[in-house]
Amino acid sequence: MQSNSCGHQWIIRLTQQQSERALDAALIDILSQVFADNNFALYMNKQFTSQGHIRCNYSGGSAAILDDEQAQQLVAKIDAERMRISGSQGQYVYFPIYHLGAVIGFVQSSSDFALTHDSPFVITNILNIYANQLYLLYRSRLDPLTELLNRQTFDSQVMDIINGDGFAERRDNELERQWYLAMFDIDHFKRVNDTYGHVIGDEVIILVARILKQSFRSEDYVFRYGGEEFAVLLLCDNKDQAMQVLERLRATVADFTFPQVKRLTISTGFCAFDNTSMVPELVHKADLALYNAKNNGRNQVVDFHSLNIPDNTKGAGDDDLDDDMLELF
Ligand SMILES: Nc1nc2c(ncn2[C@@H]2O[C@H](COP(=O)(O)OP(=O)(O)OP(=O)(O)O)[C@@H](O)[C@H]2O)c(=O)[nH]1
Repeated sequence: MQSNSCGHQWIIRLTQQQSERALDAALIDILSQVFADNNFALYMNKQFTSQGHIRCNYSGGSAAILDDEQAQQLVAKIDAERMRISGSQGQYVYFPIYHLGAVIGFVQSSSDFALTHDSPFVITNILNIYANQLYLLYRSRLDPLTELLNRQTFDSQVMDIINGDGFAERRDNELERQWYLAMFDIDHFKRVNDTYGHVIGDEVIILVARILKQSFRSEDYVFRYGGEEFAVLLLCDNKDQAMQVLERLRATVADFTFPQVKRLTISTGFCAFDNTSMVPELVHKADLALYNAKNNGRNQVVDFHSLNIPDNTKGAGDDDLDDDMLELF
């Protein structure tokens, strides 16, 4: 604490981080220096919304792990009492993390670290900067119109899942579950723009995005992939369950009354992740299934594996694919 008493070096380091993982690693390293041990835990709601859950993102040494409910209760207490530092509770001290005036997380530390006069001030600063940088990174991953994850985030998220990192939050029984990629496209969307104009077209995209967000769990990833095309990475027990979820979504959109436009439908194609496919192959498979749904009358869900195409399908643009499968829309 002496040579960096106001923590400016740490602040510079935090604001340089360009990925959530690197930012977390930097914070944990910095807090280890401040506390002079790693007996602390970090709890955060990384969704920055009231629907998001407070989760334990790091727990080192002998730090106790609170369950989600205990963590949530603690946040409510900190929020209600407007405490900057909540004081010791048993053998722990809690440092709240604020964003835009709301508590979105906290650091729990053992109370026996050497708390100097400046430490609370420095720790509060570090946590504020961390929350701001995390929020900037979070916003940079969102599509501005729909607030779904954007196209730029898609490849890295799929790679994380392929590399196994995306399984970090799995539940106990999740070993049997598998990831699926679904691609969605609003049917005859050009007609919406041509008939009602682009403002109404944008409103339709926002409403479809909202239905998508509400239709999947927080552990799934929902993207705006392009103009009126969306992608979802979802965890399911098997492909029948994936089909069921996607079919329910299709029906929800078909039953929804859109202002002015009234009725609209979506077409969906999906495929399962496997051990050999990389991002282009997965997208290509889900796209082929989507094209098939469009070719066969739209407003339907098609599983790539039901198409009888060899599973070693190469990326888009390959010469040896059946020309019928490559019709563009
Ligand atoms: N309003 C609005 N329109 C968009 C946006 N992005 C793409 N579009 C429009 O979406 C339309 C997509 O049309 P097409 O790809 O021809 O397909 P479609 O009319 O949906 O027909 P099918 O896909 O064959 O069912 C085009 O008119 C694009 O201009 C957007 O952000 N806002």
